[in-house]
Amino acid sequence: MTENSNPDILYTIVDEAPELASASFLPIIRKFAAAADVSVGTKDISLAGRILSAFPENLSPEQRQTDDLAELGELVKTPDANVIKLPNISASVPQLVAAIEELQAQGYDIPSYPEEPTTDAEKDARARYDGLKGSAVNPVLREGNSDRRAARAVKNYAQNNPHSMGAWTGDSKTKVSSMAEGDFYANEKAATITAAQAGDAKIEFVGTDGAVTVLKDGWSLEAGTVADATFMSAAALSSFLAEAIADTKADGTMFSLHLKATMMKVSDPIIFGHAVKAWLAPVFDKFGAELEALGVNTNSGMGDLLDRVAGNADIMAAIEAVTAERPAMYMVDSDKGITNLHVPSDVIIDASMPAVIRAGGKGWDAAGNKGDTNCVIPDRCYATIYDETINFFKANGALDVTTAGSVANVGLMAQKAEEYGSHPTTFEAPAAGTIRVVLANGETLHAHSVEAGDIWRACTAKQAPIENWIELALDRQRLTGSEAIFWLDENRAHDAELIKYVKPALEAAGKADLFQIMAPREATAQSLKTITAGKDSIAITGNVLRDYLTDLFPILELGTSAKMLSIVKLMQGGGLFETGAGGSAPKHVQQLVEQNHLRWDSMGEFCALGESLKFLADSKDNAKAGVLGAAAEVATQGILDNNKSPSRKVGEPDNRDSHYWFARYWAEALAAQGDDADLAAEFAPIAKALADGEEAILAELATAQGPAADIGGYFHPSAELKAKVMRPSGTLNAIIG
Ligand SMILES: NC(=O)C1=CN([C@@H]2O[C@H](COP(=O)(O)OP(=O)(O)OC[C@H]3O[C@@H](n4cnc5c(N)ncnc54)[C@H](OP(=O)(O)O)[C@@H]3O)[C@@H](O)[C@H]2O)C=CC1
Ligand SMILES: O=C(O)CCC(=O)C(=O)O
Ligand SMILES: [Mg+2]
Repeated sequence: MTENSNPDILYTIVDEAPELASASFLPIIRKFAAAADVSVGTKDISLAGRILSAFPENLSPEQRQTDDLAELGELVKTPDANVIKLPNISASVPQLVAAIEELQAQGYDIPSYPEEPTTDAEKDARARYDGLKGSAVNPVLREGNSDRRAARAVKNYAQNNPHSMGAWTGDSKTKVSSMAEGDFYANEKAATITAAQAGDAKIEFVGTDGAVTVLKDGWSLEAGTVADATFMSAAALSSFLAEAIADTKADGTMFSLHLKATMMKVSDPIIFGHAVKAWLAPVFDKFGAELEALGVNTNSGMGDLLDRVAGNADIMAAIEAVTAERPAMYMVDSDKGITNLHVPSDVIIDASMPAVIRAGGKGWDAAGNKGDTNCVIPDRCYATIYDETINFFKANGALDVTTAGSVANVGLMAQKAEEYGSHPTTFEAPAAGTIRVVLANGETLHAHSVEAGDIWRACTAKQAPIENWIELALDRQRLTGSEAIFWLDENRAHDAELIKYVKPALEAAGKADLFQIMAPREATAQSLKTITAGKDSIAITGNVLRDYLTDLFPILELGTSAKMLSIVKLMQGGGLFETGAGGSAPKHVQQLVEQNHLRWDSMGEFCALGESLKFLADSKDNAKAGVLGAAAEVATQGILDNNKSPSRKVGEPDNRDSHYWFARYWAEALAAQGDDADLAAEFAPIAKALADGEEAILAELATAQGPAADIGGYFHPSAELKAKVMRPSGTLNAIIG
């Protein structure tokens, strides 16, 4: 599957829609790159690939897979890295279980996911599977900070071809609800580690009897690292959720919960589980013991719960009775009865909140009715950005896409900065007591009194990444002249420590007057005002807001985050080019399987490819790669100018058509350029063949659409079937090879 040579560019093998797109696009990239002596290799970071590589001893030699993620993780720490990274699945437990079952059915003898491991073998399997859960890829590869923005051409296109936007009115009942106390925001403590404090710290739980349990040992804290700790009270969360359900009912709106159970993979599934329990509280009161005996784990969601209780008529009747009493529920898929609380990874806040906001504050209920919704975001650390956005649109009406400016992002994320709730430093308190961070020198850095079930989390941001992030912000501001805002809340412990780095660095650079520092709520209002006036702003944020804002603003401005330029300038000199800012859109696979239409937009891949080739030209002094990259940019422009992005409906041009057009524009640009005569000569006949073949190719692509398509698996499809489905044009294949 994978190659061990040292290719110029590495393209990642991922999952779902982007991987289907690669089956069509990668052969084109390789054909063109080869002509310029640029080699393109692959590394498999798909969920299935990562599962297989975790159990070599269970597999035959032909079935075994190398640990490509670990190899890439090393590569990104070298100046040689040039990686094009497509979005991959960050698996929730239900997704992981489904992937394991699919692989087992394909004949891979891997262990089932042990829900409650007891034997050593089960504990070992569980530990290996836990390492694959959630956002297990991005933090390993992101050895640099994030530069995400809309390329000028993409922004111009959106202004000239505005997507649909729902209307916002002042009487909308849509709102954001958050805890007033007891959340992560309320309890945060932060400090910057001094030289005397540096070294391996420990996280300990001290029971009310004084007994100490080490939760985490050898937690390396370097001098200069901003280290924070906080917790969410389980009792406060439960009463908040009960009130939010009652409040939604009183408002006559829909209940919707928005979390990031994939990235915040320890904390947020627990919060999700509390919501399932709150929603079904009377059922748990009455049937608690039975539900436990059935192995119900609310963190896996209502879908899993319903599967387990399906045979018990009493419990099912109790669930129905509660549902009748509850407010309307925001649905993921009302046709299929999939609720907001079914699977923790179905409603991911960075994509879900912008979708509600873009729709004018609307969601869909179980009956398929559109309506206002109570957006429940328990923790206040970042909920204010959505609250303020909603307030802004209620007061001013929806954003005018044709005139709006753009919010770019410079995000602190290198070396696992601010990986809240996802590290092996997040714990559910085992009992009442204290959780504390004890430094190498014996000093206690942070301590919190907790009750059983409280969710305690710690995280870090290291000095070199913070300084690099400020440099990147200075660069982007200098290159654009835009308004530039550090989204930092001086009243929040973590942000206050970052501000101690930011202020002196800006002053030392003599640029303090060009930057503002504002709390997220104020920064949201200011940025929306700026783009409403047609101007641009740079949001300089930590990791979580990087994630949230690079969906929020693109989805409002461009209709999707798929079209974002997403560059990670690796701190050791290499380049990581992410494709778009969004994910892998599971419903796109479903559409392909049912109707053989793939609406995945590869604009993110097109942009990343151009950047990767230009980077190769500079870093390896490869002039031909530069010519190839410049021509790829012309092709990207051609896709936009000529409206060749995929359509959403079966029977209309899809992802495969857009790849044909990209290849054609790319070949034409290469044939037309005057910088490299050999390349021009090589591509002239290819450009001609692609133009001459247009009618046949488009007809062959169109004929393929309509009937169901078999790709031989969801998480681990067959390479042959995938290629057959994604490359249905014999005429095009003959040219590409
Ligand atoms: N960098 C990464 O590796 C990331 C991975 N993910 C993973 O992706 C999965 C889905 O996450 P979710 O939060 O739903 O976010 P997505 O970004 O996948 O989906 C949100 C919506 O955005 C639209 N969309 C996103 N990308 C494209 C594209 N290239 N072409 C066309 N439409 C696009 C689709 O909306 P519509 O069809 O309505 O137009 C889609 O339903 C999860 O497994 C998650 O872990 C998520 C984010 C980043
Ligand atoms: O790593 C993940 O799970 C998702 C990352 C993401 O959403 C992003 O980087 O925008
Ligand atoms: Mg995101």
